[in-house]
Amino acid sequence: MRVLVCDPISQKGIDVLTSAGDVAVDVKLKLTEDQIVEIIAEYDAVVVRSETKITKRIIEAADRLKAIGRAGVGVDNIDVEAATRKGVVVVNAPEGNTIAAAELTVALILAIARNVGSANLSLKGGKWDRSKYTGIELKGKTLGILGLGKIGSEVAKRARAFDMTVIAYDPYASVEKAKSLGVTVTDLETVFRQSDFITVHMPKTKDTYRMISTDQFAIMKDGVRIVNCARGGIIDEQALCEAIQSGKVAAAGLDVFEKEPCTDSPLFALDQVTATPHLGASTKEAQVNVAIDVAYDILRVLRGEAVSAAVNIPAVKQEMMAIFEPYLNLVEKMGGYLGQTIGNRIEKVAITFKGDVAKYDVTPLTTTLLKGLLKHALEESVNYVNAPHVAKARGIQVIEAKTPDVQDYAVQICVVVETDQGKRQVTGTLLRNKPRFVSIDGYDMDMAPEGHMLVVPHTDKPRIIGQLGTIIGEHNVNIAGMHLGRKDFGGNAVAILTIDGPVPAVVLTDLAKIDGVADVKYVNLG
Ligand SMILES: NC(=O)c1ccc[n+]([C@@H]2O[C@H](COP(=O)([O-])OP(=O)(O)OC[C@H]3O[C@@H](n4cnc5c(N)ncnc54)[C@H](O)[C@@H]3O)[C@@H](O)[C@H]2O)c1
Ligand SMILES: O=C(O)[C@H](O)COP(=O)(O)O
Repeated sequence: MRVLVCDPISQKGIDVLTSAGDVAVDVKLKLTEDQIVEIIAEYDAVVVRSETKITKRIIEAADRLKAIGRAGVGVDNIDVEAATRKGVVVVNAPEGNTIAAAELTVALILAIARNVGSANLSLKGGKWDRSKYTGIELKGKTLGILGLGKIGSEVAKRARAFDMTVIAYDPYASVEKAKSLGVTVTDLETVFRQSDFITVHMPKTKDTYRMISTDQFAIMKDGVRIVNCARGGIIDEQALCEAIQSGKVAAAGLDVFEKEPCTDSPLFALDQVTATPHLGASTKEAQVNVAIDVAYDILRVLRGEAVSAAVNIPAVKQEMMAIFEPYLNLVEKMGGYLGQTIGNRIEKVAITFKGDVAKYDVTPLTTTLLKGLLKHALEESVNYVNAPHVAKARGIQVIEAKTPDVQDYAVQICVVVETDQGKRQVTGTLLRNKPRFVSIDGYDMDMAPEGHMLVVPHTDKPRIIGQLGTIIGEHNVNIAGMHLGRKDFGGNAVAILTIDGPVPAVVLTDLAKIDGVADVKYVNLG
């Protein structure tokens, strides 16, 4: 077996690989994409950090590649979709650098509170300037954390030790877990409005890309201080520059940049910016942790064993795949539907498997359902293997029940999700091995869950359905099918429309204006 290491990792990780006996390691740093394409066909595994990009072109040229290892958390430099399509397992090391990143975050918070970076430069430039660098204390200030995951939680603990009030926005954080950390979970706008310091700890996804820009800076406190040790691009760099120049933002601590390496940025000309070259994970301890973790998982993949931190593999034995595939498809859609319509903090997920399916080990189904449910907030890291672990870490209680008894169908899978806003439910079955939803939030249904859908809860009264059709038609969107559910005449009802493509946000806004329509959600089940 041959493993190519493209970014500098700890020798301890390389030792783990070579001590396996049948593994040879080549360390080749700073290769271009072309150079990797040329040699990748000779390797069974490749290991990177954040510098080297493993692109679709590289993966397509990788004829015997079985594993891509990321000695760290973020896999945004790896084309995971291309790897999955090619059957290459992507593994990462999600926990080994948590403390390192949290500690650098605290270092930057302190540095920008006390002007450490600029005072250091000034003194080394020959000036003894004390009054210019008067700072502020952390005690009594409010820290707003965006993304209360592993690193966000560790930052919260440390901020509490500085007597800061800590508030956080994270649609998937458990209120209970946050409470135990002394953190108040709130909405995004409140974090923007109330914080003296804001620190970012979520993955870069299409939802988080540039989620802090001009409009968000405008509602923040004057003199707010901003830290980003997560991913460049979550904060709009141009808007940040302007907010600092206008005095709205007093200071920023930045470890990550939209384009890396980044050695030239208008931000670097500002005294108020303290910047580090993506050093969050760069401690001796973290580098040993992540290199060892990823090396063991690479070996497991090469030996065909279960891995502990896979990003893209289903945890179902090959021989069970034919039986499980239709069920996996069904639960993925049930999770995806709930994940896209709930939008509230999840406290509990109860899944009941009824009928034939109950005779199997349903763990992969529960895992797949959780993946479908959670992946919309945690795109970067939730997968078939780690979904239960992710749910547990967020304090989400998962209850699995099985019974051979069924009522109307040979197989029924019923999911009830409890959030801080109440309960939501979906029941599904298979019809000719294809998924069907037979009940949603207590409404009887019979629908094939696929493609693009609009979910419109409303009051059961005349003219609503007509108006829905008119507005959707006016936006030139074709309705392919409609399913209606109601409990009582004149009471609550739901309309689920399948449509031929995605809809612009304005359609949802216009539909929500119809008298009697409660809320409208767009769902894409692929
Ligand atoms: N600077 C560095 O060297 C360094 C080191 C380690 C990790 N990181 C980065 O830090 C980030 C966090 O890592 P982690 O290990 O804590 O990950 P994590 O998965 O444990 O936590 C991420 C959190 O973000 C939340 N989240 C997702 N989408 C959100 C949204 N739209 N709004 C608010 N919250 C949202 C999730 O619910 C989750 O709790 C990642 O981007 C990772 O790549 C950077
Ligand atoms: O996602 C991560 O783990 C960090 O961004 C660290 O990246 P690095 O391994 O390149 O330091």
